[in-house]
Amino acid sequence: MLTTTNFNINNTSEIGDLLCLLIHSPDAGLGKVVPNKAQDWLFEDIVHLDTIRRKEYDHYVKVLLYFLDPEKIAGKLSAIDSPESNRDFFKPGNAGFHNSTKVIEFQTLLADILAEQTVKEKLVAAICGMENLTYGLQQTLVDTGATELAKTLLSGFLNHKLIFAPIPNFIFSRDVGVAINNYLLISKPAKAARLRESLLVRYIFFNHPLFAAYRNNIIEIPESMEAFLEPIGESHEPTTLECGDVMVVSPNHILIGCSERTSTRGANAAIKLLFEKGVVEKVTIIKIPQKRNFMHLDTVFTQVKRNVWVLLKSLFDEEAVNLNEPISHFGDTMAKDSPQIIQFAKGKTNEPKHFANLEALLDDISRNDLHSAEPTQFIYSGNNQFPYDSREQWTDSCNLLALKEGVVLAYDRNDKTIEAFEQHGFAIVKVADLLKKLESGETSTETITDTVILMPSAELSRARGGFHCMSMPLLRSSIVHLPLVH
Ligand SMILES: NC(=O)NCCC[C@H](N)C(=O)O
Repeated sequence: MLTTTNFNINNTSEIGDLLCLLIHSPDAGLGKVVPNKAQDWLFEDIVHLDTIRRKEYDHYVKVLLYFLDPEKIAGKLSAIDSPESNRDFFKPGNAGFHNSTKVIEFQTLLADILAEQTVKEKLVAAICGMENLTYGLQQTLVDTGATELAKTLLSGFLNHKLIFAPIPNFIFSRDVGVAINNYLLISKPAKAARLRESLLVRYIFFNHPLFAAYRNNIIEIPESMEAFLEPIGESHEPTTLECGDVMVVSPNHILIGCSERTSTRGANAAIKLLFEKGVVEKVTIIKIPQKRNFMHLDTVFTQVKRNVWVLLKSLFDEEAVNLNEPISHFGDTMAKDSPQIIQFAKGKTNEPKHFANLEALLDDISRNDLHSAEPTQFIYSGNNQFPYDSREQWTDSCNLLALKEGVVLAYDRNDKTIEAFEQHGFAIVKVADLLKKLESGETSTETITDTVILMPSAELSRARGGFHCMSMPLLRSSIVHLPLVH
């Protein structure tokens, strides 16, 4: 059972020092995606599992551990990477697994809760109901050991036989839940392929001893009666919210994207719950087009420093929405595709504030929420050059994870965006080189500043998410101190 005496949840920004997060390493299910089901399972392509693990994701685990839990890794890299160790350090459930309490693996927590018989029976029943399995198979699953069962519930494989779909998108742990200050909000997925992930996380948060002190701070989005009484058809809008659409920009302010995945009903329910519980004082809704290439808000922009953001310019470009064209005035086109930004303050939801574009909102956050004294800087996807802007956004140029303010993980394939970072004074370093320098003592995580760490991405990027998507931060150091007003 993963335990630690100093486990805290307090996620108050996008850029404070990252101190604890939840991840899920690519499990066998990712390597079982078949072309026939790729689109239903939210993949445009099938990926090569061994490459994703060895050549890509392992670097992610190493760099995370170096920054968050150095004792696990510093001075041990050659042993960890030796052929004899057979990647044991990276395999959840294995004796040599790192078992970090700072870089926490979901699969470990799942196996832990399945060791408890009553939880195991309830969770297996819930999944069998969801997947429509036979009672006999339900019994077999209950009789399976916790470590093996955890693998089955993730990959769909039991004794080399596929019994239900894998959940290959669980590597994108961001989407399943988000810590907002010391609260945990759980997703209500729009896509069937992501439903089981949400169920597993619900069981983990409500049953794992690690989260015992936070049980009263777990927020779930209920379905609205209006939504389930509506006939399924074109105008039906279920209540959905995926957490890649939620960003905690300051302790009293979160952003919610209304997107392909988060419905206005989902956002509405979240706003009401967050204000009722006193979690935040301000929620800004950013409506983005309901399209695959902008599936979540964090595919369009992320934060790098309190005054630096990376974003796709064309999405909010007023010149791109040419009002001289008659079609731009057609009601439907306006409503469906034009982005909108509306800010609600607690107690004043009937007097929302509007922002003309994303830059105006982000500048307001930098200056007024985060008290930045420097001019706000915008780094654009593809250095704002067509067609690199949209090509690189598709491979997650805007989806960066800050390990600390100004130090971000990014895919190595987005050349023009990387060029833009260089022009803004950032150092660029390949992760393998950085790990070598950390291991030799030539550099340290404390002294590194304003740096983009380039991560190998040929396979990972084909799963359609970047490192922001691959992280669920639970604890960051505070970057602003606000008295909480209720
Ligand atoms: N926050 C994110 O944008 N997550 C990426 C999710 C990618 C995954 N294949 C999906 O379509 O849900």
